[in-house]
Amino acid sequence: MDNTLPLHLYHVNKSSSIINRSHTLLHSSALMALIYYRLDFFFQPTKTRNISMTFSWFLIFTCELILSFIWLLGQAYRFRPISRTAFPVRLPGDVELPAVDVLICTADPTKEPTLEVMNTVISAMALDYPPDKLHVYLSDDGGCAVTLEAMREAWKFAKGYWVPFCRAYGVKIGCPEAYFFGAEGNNTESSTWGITEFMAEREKVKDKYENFKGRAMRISQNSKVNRDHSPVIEVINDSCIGEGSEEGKAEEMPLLAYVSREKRPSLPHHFKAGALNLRVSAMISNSPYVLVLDCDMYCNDPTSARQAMCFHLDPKISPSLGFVQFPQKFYNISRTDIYDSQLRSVFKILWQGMDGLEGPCVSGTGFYIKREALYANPIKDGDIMELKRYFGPSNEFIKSLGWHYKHSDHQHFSSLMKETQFLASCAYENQTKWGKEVGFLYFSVVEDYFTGLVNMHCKGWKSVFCDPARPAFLGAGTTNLNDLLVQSTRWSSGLVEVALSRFCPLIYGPKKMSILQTMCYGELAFFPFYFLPLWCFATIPQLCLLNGIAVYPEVSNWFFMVFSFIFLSSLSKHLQEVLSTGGSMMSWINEQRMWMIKSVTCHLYGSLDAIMKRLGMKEASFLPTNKVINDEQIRLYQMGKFDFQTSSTLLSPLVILTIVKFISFIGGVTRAMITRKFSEMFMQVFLSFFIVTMGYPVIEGMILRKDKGRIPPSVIALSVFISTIFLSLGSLILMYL
Ligand SMILES: O=c1ccn([C@@H]2O[C@H](COP(=O)(O)OP(=O)(O)O[C@H]3O[C@H](CO)[C@@H](O)[C@H](O)[C@H]3O)[C@@H](O)[C@H]2O)c(=O)[nH]1
Ligand SMILES: [Mn+2]
Repeated sequence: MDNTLPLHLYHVNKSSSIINRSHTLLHSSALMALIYYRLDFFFQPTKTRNISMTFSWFLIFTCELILSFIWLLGQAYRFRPISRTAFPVRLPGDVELPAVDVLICTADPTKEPTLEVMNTVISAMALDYPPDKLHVYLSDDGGCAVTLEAMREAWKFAKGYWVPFCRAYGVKIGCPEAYFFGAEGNNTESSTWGITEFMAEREKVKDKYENFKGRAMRISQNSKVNRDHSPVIEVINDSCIGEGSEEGKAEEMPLLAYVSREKRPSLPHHFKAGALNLRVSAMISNSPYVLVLDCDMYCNDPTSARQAMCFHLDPKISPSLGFVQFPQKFYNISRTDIYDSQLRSVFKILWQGMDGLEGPCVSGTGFYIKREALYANPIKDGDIMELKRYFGPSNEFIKSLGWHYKHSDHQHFSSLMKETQFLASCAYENQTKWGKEVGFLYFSVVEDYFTGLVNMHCKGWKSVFCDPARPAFLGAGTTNLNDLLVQSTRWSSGLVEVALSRFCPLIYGPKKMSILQTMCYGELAFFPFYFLPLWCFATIPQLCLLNGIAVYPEVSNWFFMVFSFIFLSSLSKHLQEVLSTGGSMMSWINEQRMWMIKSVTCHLYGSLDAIMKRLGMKEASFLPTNKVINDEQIRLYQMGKFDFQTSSTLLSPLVILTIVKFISFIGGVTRAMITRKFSEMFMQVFLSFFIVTMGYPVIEGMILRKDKGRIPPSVIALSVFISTIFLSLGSLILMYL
């Protein structure tokens, strides 16, 4: 290797940052004008306005301020976006690479099909990394014997066929299911091999995969979650599956271990953050770097570990580098992507932007994190009692904190395995700092965001975002409305939990991070509060329209231009971002629509959930996202049709607001015609029209569709009832105020 060549480079996206900064400047000037216009109204003599008008203006102005505030926080992402390239070929030889532990989480075989989990496990074993330095752990929060059973089968298949095949032919997709049955499968291996030899081998491995698949499916038929059990930890190797059962090649393999921590229904287990137990892996392999993967995110590029090491091994950035984050990418996104399941903005705009500051947030899966960074600070020469206060009573674990710790002989190893039982017990963490300062933090259900904030960036660790052309990991995106809304509600709840706590980034962050980084974290914590302005803009101007109260300047007023500019400028900035990151006009509309839909549903319920938790009226919960495929739902999704089969709680806000807008649009236009106040009412009419158009799928689902995915008549009836009450009560109040 030539030592003079850098392991990685970055590039500041100059044109984007110029466009972004100019836009920020222009748009904020317009916002200032808007604020001036509103304030001016409140200082006018009271004769020109009545109470109901003042009240409506006040509500709308408050919401405009909230919206502008969140927008302003978001400008930090746009300040200095960068992109990076890594050069794994320039890494030192294999002997110098540090070891990596891969932690894969699964929680519920009824929602996370065992075969899919095994594919992820197998793909991690097929990573292109020295096998003696790679250790794969599956954390089974479901505590299912069948998962362990399936893992033994996976080990046999991986060791006997799959891993040797990948190594011999340079197969890139580590996931056998995707390789044999996915879209890309057939043409990724090196062509230096005789084609016939390769084809023969491929057929053989495919055959073996089908056998394995059959066995795994059979095994997992009667899987049942067990929430009351002692810890089960097993290192899987030939001795535990009986030798000579299968022919196949004997190759050196990465370590594979099954970990199911103790669970008791009466004791809190802190969901995924609790499942990502670093202690067991410290006893067995104790690698200095840890890759975290969700069970549905398989390795799509075997070189990801080497790419990550290009950053971790660069002496210039390594001392302060906490983790390398890869984007979440999905293999099941349709061409139209009606629900914006790919979270384009997060992984194409926001994380690039944070990368140019102190680095992106921890994003749940696909990151290579430094073990030491998760261990808080007292490590170096703390006294033993102090260390126990942090890390718990295990002497063996505390010994492992000294780096280069390795189990030596066989006997020692078996006593360590006993120690892992103790380390995986519920009681172990009592009176310690696990989850509070050490490891993945328990405070919020968005453990990733919170750990990134408190344990990484606020402690001075930096991160980098590595987004190579070939996706390093691919997962199953949520592609039906119900799962998507449930998932977003959980995220909103977790984020608001942080926003309302003493860890609120805007209070906790400024002394510990740069102001721009603080703004980014703040934007994420506060964006669920979009529900306030969006609910308000979807009801108040409409109610006022129906009652002939103008809340926006009339067409001839100079400030009409200001409002129009703000509206157009924010839409066109979003359009520019969508188009410049490979999206289309359609994606732009979809994203706008999903933003509105999520704001009035998930963000509302998530925020309420967080507030109730705060007041002690509710306990935290984490419903794992469903990963089981339903053919009917997939068909609707592929056709780009909304699937409204979800709870009426999530659905009715959409229907109510649509009806409210529809009635006020008709009523308001009629009224404006009669009273000839069209110019004053123009913006309100336009706003209703715009929102109704954006919400077209809802109207279609209410009136035109007959299939299973339509909006059920019961929800429509309920919504008609509620919107009528809202409009009549609202009108009464406005009339008599
Ligand atoms: O009690 C639990 C609950 C979940 N999980 C695992 O956590 C992972 C993520 O759960 P999932 O249901 O897939 O949630 P998503 O909403 O898809 O996850 C996103 O959001 C989470 C935070 O809300 C992050 O942890 C994830 O990495 C991120 O992909 C899965 O592998 C689960 O098996 C557990 O191990 N224990
Ligand atoms: Mn997931």
